[in-house]
Amino acid sequence: MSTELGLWQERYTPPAGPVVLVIMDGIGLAPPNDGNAVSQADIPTLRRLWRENASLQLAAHGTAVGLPTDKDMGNSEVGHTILGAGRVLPQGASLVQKAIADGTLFGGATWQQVVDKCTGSEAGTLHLIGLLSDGNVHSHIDHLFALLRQADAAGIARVRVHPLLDGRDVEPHSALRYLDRLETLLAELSSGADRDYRIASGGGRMRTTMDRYWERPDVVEAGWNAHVHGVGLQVPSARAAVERAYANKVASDQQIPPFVVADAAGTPVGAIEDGDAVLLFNFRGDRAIELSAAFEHEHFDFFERGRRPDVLFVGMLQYDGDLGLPRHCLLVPPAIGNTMVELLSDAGVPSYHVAESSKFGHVTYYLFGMRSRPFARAKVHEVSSGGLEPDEHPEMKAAEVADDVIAAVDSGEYRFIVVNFANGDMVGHTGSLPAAVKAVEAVDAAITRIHDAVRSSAGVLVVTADHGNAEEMLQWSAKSAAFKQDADGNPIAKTSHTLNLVPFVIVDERQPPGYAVRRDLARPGLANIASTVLNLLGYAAPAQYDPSLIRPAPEQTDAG
Ligand SMILES: O=C(O)[C@@H](CO)OP(=O)(O)O
Ligand SMILES: [Mn+2]
Ligand SMILES: [Mn+2]
Repeated sequence: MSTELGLWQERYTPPAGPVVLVIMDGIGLAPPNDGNAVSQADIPTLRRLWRENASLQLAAHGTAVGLPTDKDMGNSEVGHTILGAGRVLPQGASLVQKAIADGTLFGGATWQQVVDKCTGSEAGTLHLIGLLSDGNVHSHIDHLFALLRQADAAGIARVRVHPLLDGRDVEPHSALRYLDRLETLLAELSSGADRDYRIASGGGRMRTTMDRYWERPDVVEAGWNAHVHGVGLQVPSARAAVERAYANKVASDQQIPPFVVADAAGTPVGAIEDGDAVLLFNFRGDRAIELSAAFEHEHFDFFERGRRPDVLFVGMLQYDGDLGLPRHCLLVPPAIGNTMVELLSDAGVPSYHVAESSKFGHVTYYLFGMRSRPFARAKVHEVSSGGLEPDEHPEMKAAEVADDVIAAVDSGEYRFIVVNFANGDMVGHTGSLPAAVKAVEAVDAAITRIHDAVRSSAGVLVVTADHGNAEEMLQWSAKSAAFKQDADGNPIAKTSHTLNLVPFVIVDERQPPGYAVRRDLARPGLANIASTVLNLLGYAAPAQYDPSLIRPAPEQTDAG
């Protein structure tokens, strides 16, 4: 049930043109230094907009965006969801952590179904697939360990783990650290009578299983073949697969080729069979949806699945509330209603949403409150990323995306336009500092043109970011107060997001604009943006939203 949108204040006149919200993915704020691609970039427009307009620094990580602690870096899922919802909501990482602590994760009917499937006279194998790290962006190794211990306690005899190696939310070459911990636990649990817990297949997350928004279904296909059919590069152990990739100079664990653990006779140790249970232990949805669909959907056009095993498929969370995907999950996250776009749509206010493929769902699915179906008045448009490697093409599709935004502005059809530029983040994740500098410059060039169009249409431009990344491209050692170095004395790349604040600037040519930026909020963050956008459009924000970052201009306070 949606609430009506009331007027913000009588004397405020909304702009003639649209409010255009630009989200620079992964471009945070940090002091200038040798590892900061943003401070090194030639970005005249961003510097000028920042200097000449009302700006703020917003919290985009930790508890400010519903993550368990302030040690948790921000990410696109929580950033865009909170930005769209206008209030802080507990995110997947927090929901799972709490459900493990209070026992509810294993107290429901779905876990019982898993146990029933994998115990008794016709016991199937329990397969656990997911990202193996403590990044807490898509998954957490502690959650996997809790599942393994619970499986043992419930009497499940045979478990196969299919770890996806990270290197994107954690250090680029850290897979062995997590694999060794996993192997130790598996050995401990397997030492009990009648227990056989092993690693069966896996691979680097960008080459295996964790595609998103159907950009590279071949990545899911490679994972499917390894996990389900046991087809792929055969290795005696996961460690051997990693060592082999390192010998081949793989830049980061994300890119480790898919592998299948096989016995001496060449038989895969854990293909997925009819009667098994498969649990995807990632809590985040975007990169979990494709594998879920491959297991569940009767009709599936993205790749040839071959034999589709008849299994009980379970997600850690429900990944898409609209599609009800997957059908079974350990936790159903609370539905997120009254997002800013839903309220605008219900009030008949048209909005436009554009990004290139790699971030398309960020300005749609996440901004809508984890729903894949657009609201009636929300028009969505995806610019194809074209399968380019971000470090080789740091400009990505920024120019094309900008063209599209400008066309939407010029059309006069939309009151609210939101765009995500993927560059800072996607290139930031590759660990290439020179490419990240170019990526940030491409975003600046795009914003330069968008700014012109917004000005010509008498609209308002708002520029912000969902979390940091490109502003920290090298690993810093607090202990030695220097950048970390590898054995050859080279600085070690940082591929992950950061804990930094993000920029927020309102570019409004109207004099006076009819409001002032608030400086009195204790910890302004992404949750304050939706109220601000609604106010800029002339609408009051619902009471459940966090406060706006603007207030009526002083002479108008009596009307506010
Ligand atoms: O690529 C991803 O899946 C995450 C990092 O794990 O990045 P973002 O949150 O920016 O989408
Ligand atoms: Mn992001
Ligand atoms: Mn990212």
